[in-house]
Amino acid sequence: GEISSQLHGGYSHPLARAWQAERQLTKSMLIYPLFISDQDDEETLIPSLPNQHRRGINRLVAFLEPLVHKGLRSVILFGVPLTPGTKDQLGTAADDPNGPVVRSIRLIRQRFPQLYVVADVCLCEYTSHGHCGILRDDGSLNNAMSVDRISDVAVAYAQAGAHCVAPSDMNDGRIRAIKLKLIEEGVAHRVMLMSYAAKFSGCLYGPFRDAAGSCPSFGDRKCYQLPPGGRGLARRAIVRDINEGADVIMVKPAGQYLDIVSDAKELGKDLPVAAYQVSGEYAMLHAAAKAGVFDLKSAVLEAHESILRAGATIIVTYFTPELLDWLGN
Ligand SMILES: NCC[C@H](CC(=O)O)[C@@H](CN)CCC(=O)O
Ligand SMILES: [Zn+2]
Repeated sequence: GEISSQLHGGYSHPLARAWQAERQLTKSMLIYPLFISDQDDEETLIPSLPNQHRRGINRLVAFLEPLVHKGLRSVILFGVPLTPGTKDQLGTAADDPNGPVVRSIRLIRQRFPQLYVVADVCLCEYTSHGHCGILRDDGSLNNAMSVDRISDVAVAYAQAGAHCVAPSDMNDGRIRAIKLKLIEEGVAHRVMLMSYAAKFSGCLYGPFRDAAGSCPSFGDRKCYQLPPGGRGLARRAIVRDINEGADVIMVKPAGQYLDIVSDAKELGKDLPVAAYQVSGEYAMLHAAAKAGVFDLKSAVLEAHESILRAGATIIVTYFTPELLDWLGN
């Protein structure tokens, strides 16, 4: 008679259980977010983001050295201009050659040649209104001006030496504009374009906004980040960004959006898919472990394995330092 009902033998041993997974979490899959302050000697703990700090450029090497030694492969940089009067309507400071991001790209490339440097590209940390673009008089995003400005910033980071630019703005058409400018500037051959293609509006970015000072001064991001219920919109944005020249498709947040991660893998089966475990997810795991809900390490590994199971091979995660200790390989 039928014996296929017996499955236990296929996963009774730890190695057999590992073999059941399509993808195994490795250090090379991890991208570690860094908050780079324009106060060169700053090192400030971010209260809402346990164990994470805002650091000035003079603190970077000492902080990164042990992590690189433990196998850190990639970082993603977020500039945090604290100097009063830096922010304006156009986010002029975003591509300031003396700004924190351009300077830290150069420093990291020079000091840690083995590190893969991703530069997040957005204006919200540099605009006085805190939105991810340039606004019309009515407070909505001026798409043409925003896309032109965002693509200029992306090129500036690429020219400073970033291996990858990752526009997190969610303006329509920025992927095509960035790719075209990278080509025009003659750097497209050495710069990966990682699109935050499916990035959802919601309540999970609070700790990041505390750290980066990037809260919108009015309104919210609901007219440019995707509505949480918009699975079809996300699929359309993913297909659009693939066609506009994205080299990687990112989904953000991760944990509550694993269906979108699997959609991204289905629609972009020939591209790597990235997922960003955002600040709110990170803080929740810490808070729950502190409240005694579960062991932190077990919960973190399970959350990351689930992101892999959904189809991601790149994970942006604030748990990178711990994972470098926990992962053998
Ligand atoms: N450019 C948007 C930044 C956005 C947060 C926001 O919407 O304000 C993310 C950074 N790419 C937040 C990331 C996080 O919460 O960890
Ligand atoms: Zn932004």
